[in-house]
Amino acid sequence: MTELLSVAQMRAAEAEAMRSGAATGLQLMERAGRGAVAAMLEEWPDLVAGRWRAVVLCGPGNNGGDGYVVARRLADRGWAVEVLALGDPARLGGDAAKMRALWTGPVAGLDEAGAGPRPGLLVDALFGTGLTRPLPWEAITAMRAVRDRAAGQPGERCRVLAIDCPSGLNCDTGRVDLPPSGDDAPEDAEARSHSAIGILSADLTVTFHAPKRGHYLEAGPGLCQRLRVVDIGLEPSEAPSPVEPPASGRVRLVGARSCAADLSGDLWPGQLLRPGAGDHKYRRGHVLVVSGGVGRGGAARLAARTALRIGAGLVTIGCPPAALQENAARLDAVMLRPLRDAAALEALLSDPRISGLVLGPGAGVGARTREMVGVALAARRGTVLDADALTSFAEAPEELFAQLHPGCVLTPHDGEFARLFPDLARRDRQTSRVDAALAAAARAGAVVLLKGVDTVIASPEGRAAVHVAAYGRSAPWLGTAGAGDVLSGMIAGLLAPGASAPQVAAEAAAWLHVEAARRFGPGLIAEDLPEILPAVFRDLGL
Ligand SMILES: NC(=O)C1=CN([C@@H]2O[C@H](COP(=O)(O)OP(=O)(O)OC[C@H]3O[C@@H](n4cnc5c(N)ncnc54)[C@H](OP(=O)(O)O)[C@@H]3O)[C@@H](O)[C@H]2O)[C@@H](O)CC1
Ligand SMILES: Nc1ncnc2c1ncn2[C@@H]1O[C@H](COP(=O)(O)OP(=O)(O)O)[C@@H](O)[C@H]1O
Ligand SMILES: [K+]
Repeated sequence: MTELLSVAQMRAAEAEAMRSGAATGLQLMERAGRGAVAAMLEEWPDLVAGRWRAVVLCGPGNNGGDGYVVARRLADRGWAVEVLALGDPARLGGDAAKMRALWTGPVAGLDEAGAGPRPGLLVDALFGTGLTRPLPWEAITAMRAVRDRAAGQPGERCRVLAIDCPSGLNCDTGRVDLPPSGDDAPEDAEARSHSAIGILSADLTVTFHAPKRGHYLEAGPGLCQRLRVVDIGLEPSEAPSPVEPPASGRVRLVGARSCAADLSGDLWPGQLLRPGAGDHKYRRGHVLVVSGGVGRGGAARLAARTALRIGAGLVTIGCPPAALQENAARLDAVMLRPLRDAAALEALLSDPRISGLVLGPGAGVGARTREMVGVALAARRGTVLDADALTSFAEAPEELFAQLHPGCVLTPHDGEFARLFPDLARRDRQTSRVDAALAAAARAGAVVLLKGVDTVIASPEGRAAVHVAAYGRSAPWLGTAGAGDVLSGMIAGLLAPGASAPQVAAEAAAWLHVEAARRFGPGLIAEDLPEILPAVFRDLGL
């Protein structure tokens, strides 16, 4: 599985290579620039032949240093290369200054970005991992000016190659730190920020050694568009096993394309799904889904059917007696029990074979749900709390946290997260979604799966994983009512046999959720997700 590095971890890997004598900083920079050109030509083979024009925008740090290497390498191929620098290139230091000295062509200022013929390639080497302050407007203005060259004239549009990251992207958080927009009204500021992000977006981003967290979080995938990782000879970190929770302080990317070889039926996630040859239904776990009242049972039914499809041996819905008839008319393999109140739930949970619980989907917000949650948590089974089970504690989240145990998974979307963790939802500039989810998990004492296109799964022990529905795994059809209920059923179904840690079950569920949506494709509604799971399993070789 791929690991997502923080900027500090990347710097440490680079420093270790230099300390051990494995490579000098200059060698790493040369490999970075050379690797970026090679990856770009592999991506766009039509640029291999011919003499193209490139504009290379170089910044004041080592990202700019990489840019001078790219400029030299392209000129060596016979390209016409214009280099424009932000700031005074004479003030460059260290390796970047050495690479600047090896560039024998002219270097102009960014103010000349609008002059000249349309290039085939714009290389963004303004800022990489070292951007600590808002991006200067002159960087945005220069990017736009190059893009606008010969605008309106027929011909190939200019492709944009970002070195390490599109400038402005924070490689830890995935957010873009734009300069303050003066006296703009908020809606103007929003429009400016929207258009600035359009200007900064790359067609291809080439990063070095390993992907960084910011390439996958928040605005990262939209800005990078395509991401290639180039080896620059740094020591690879040991790949964490996908069936064990990741080590503390490390963030793994769930089901990255790079782990496709692992995705056979015998490996992740197949081994979490395949029943043992002699398993009977009780060995595969029994999930109880607590349902809402009359006319509000759809969410629980979605979760229940999914728990059964993903492999739980038995699934029961517990609903208020008045809703029995409605549910009975809609259920066959899923069993049904009346559940008048929390006392009835307690009685039901005296059956030790009930090993997985889902509370929240369609449950209703209020005291009844709070009491049910209290009883469920006291029974200490694998428990998924979603939707109303979370919102019911918005007034007193500590009450919930005091009852949670390590077998729980909370699955908030951003709104529910903000209700339980209002301070963590208001993140400062340097705090990422991963940091926020980790802090939430530590506070709650349970695994937190923060839903989104970039879903973060974090454990109280400081373990984190990210699943991103982007870069060839986009699943926009998942934005449909009930998709979250299905996810909670998936997690409970994977938890119920008792073999998988909550973190591992939540990671696999996040992957299968998106895989199912992608397998079904356009027109998806939540009901389709459990029904397409058998096809997903067959694809996995199960
Ligand atoms: N790590 C590795 O293994 C390898 C790294 N490599 C490359 O190095 C890149 C990281 O280089 P980096 O650390 O020099 O940072 P970078 O992104 O060039 O920018 C920092 C410069 O910008 C300045 N600055 C900051 N904000 C500013 C602002 N708002 N407005 C104006 N200035 C601002 C800041 O100045 P300061 O904050 O010191 O005032 C500093 O001068 C990395 O992305 C990759 O491309 C590869 O060569 C291979 C191996
Ligand atoms: N555009 C999207 N791409 C990928 N996943 C998405 C997208 N939109 C929504 N999802 C996923 O769908 C689920 C929606 O959950 P939720 O908001 O709880 O919906 P509901 O309450 O209707 O069930 C989450 O798992 C979320 O990650
Ligand atoms: K860049």
